[in-house]
Amino acid sequence: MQHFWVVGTDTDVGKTFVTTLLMRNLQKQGVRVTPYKPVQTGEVYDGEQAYYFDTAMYEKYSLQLLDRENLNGYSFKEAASPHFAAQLEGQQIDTQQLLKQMQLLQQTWDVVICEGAGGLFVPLDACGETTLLDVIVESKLPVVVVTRTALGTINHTLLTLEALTTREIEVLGLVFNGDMGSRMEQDNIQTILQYYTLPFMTIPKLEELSDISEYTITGTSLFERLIRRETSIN
Ligand SMILES: Nc1ncnc2c1ncn2[C@@H]1O[C@H](COP(=O)(O)OP(=O)(O)OP(=O)(O)O)[C@@H](O)[C@H]1O
Ligand SMILES: C[C@H](N)[C@H](N)CCCCCC(=O)O
Ligand SMILES: [Mg+2]
Repeated sequence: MQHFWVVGTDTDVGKTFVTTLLMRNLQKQGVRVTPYKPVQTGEVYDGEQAYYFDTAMYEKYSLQLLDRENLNGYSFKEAASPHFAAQLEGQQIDTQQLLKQMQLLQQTWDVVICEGAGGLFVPLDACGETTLLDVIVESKLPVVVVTRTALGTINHTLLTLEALTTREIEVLGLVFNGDMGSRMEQDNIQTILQYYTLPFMTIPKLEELSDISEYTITGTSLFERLIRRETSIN
């Protein structure tokens, strides 16, 4: 079971950034990796073409040829919660279909990295029956949690970890993303780790998004754990 989710404490914490970084760095180790975004919302229009940030990032920075048709389950134009963005287009999200697509990908790739949408309790339907967390539980896959280093992260991270652990979802580790190098951020990280002793890595705020191409993750307890799982299975 080497496939995993990248989930976040909120939207915009850097799940896509981290998914892309982990994909590239695992690919560099010779592992065949595909990302997968079950539901993305918020079409971007750059004056020439319309695209979605998450899947565009995967394709732009992948070192391996990805299967565009199977990078994503649903894309909705409105930059909103999936339940509302789907409702605006008169659609419903079929979670069984998403799980089926994930399973098929798992049969053909060494590692499938599934990226959440927003935080764990984001609703996938308008009647409040299914959240992203329910799909994660059903998938039986472990998770990597992406969180901010900035003020507010202690509470958001501990709430997220409590929601995961009470549902017995395996947490592979934490990614503290966007570090600006302050003493408070360092303390935020240490404080969270006091509550949950987990493998982790800290990623600085990069000046340019394109710096992701040169960023190599080595020597972090989280990446070592991901690699160990990979090599012990193959
Ligand atoms: N470490 C970083 N350095 C520089 N820019 C970053 C970093 N992490 C994230 N960003 C930028 O911050 C923005 C939000 O990140 P990202 O899109 O990865 O968030 P997300 O958690 O995937 O959001 P969503 O819930 O929409 O999927 C993006 O423009 C991304 O490129
Ligand atoms: C549009 C955004 N970037 C994400 N794709 C969706 C975030 C949903 C958040 C819902 C919420 O928690 O209120
Ligand atoms: Mg994203």
